[in-house]
Amino acid sequence: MVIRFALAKGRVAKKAIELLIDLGYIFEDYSEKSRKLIFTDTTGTIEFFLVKSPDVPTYVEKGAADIGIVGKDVLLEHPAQVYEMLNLNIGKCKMCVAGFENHPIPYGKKMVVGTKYPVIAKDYFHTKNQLVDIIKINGSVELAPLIGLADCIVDIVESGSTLKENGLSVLAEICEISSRLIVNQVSLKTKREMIDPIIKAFENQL
Ligand SMILES: Nc1ncnc2c1ncn2[C@@H]1O[C@H](COP(=O)(O)OP(=O)(O)OP(=O)(O)O)[C@@H](O)[C@H]1O
Ligand SMILES: O=P(O)(O)OC[C@H]1O[C@H](OP(=O)(O)OP(=O)(O)O)[C@H](O)[C@@H]1O
Repeated sequence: MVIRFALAKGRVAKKAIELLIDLGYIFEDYSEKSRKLIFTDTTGTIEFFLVKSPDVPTYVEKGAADIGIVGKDVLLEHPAQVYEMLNLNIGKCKMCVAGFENHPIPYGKKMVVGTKYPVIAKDYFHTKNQLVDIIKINGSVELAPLIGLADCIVDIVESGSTLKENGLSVLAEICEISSRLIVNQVSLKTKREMIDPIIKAFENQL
């Protein structure tokens, strides 16, 4: 029986593969430059494939992967019927409202929000009873307030340097973000004897 991992491409996958290697798994055919899609460890018990982060919950929910490693931002933006088993404490950052410091949130008036995370933004401003028009943007979100497209943004902040270099500030923190280990709800029952030790091993690494 093989345990299949779906890993979010980019910084998360890099850290997740390091964690798997630290657990003693060897992936002879893996390299960052490889165009292969599926990598199997030398014992043939673990496979992983790299996917766009928003797709990780889908692969795990549908059972195409038993385990996924993905950012909490993705799980909040793309809710899925999966078990969130571990906070891996990697890929740490914050989901924030950001904009011009002298342009605070006009509570009571409608506000235009630019974001890569419309679900997270809608939920947050709903809890604040703040009327918003949300504009979905897929990258370089900080541009929105700079060119008058939006009053503020909801985006990830890690070091804060992107905001700082563009004259923007954090106006409110929404939540802490880090990578999570998620498991398919059927796999956790049918492949328990293989999945439990893997989760334990990850837990001991933290
Ligand atoms: N500064 C950051 N920007 C975006 N994501 C971050 C950052 N720091 C940590 N993360 C976490 O890393 C995860 C992956 O980020 P993202 O999807 O942007 O991929 P990436 O590593 O930036 O590579 P790429 O953007 O080329 O796909 C995010 O879901 C988030 O949980
Ligand atoms: O606080 P910092 O350390 O500056 O990091 C935050 C930046 O990192 C991400 O951008 P990234 O380039 O990863 O992806 P993007 O394509 O979504 O802009 C995020 O969208 C912010 O722009």
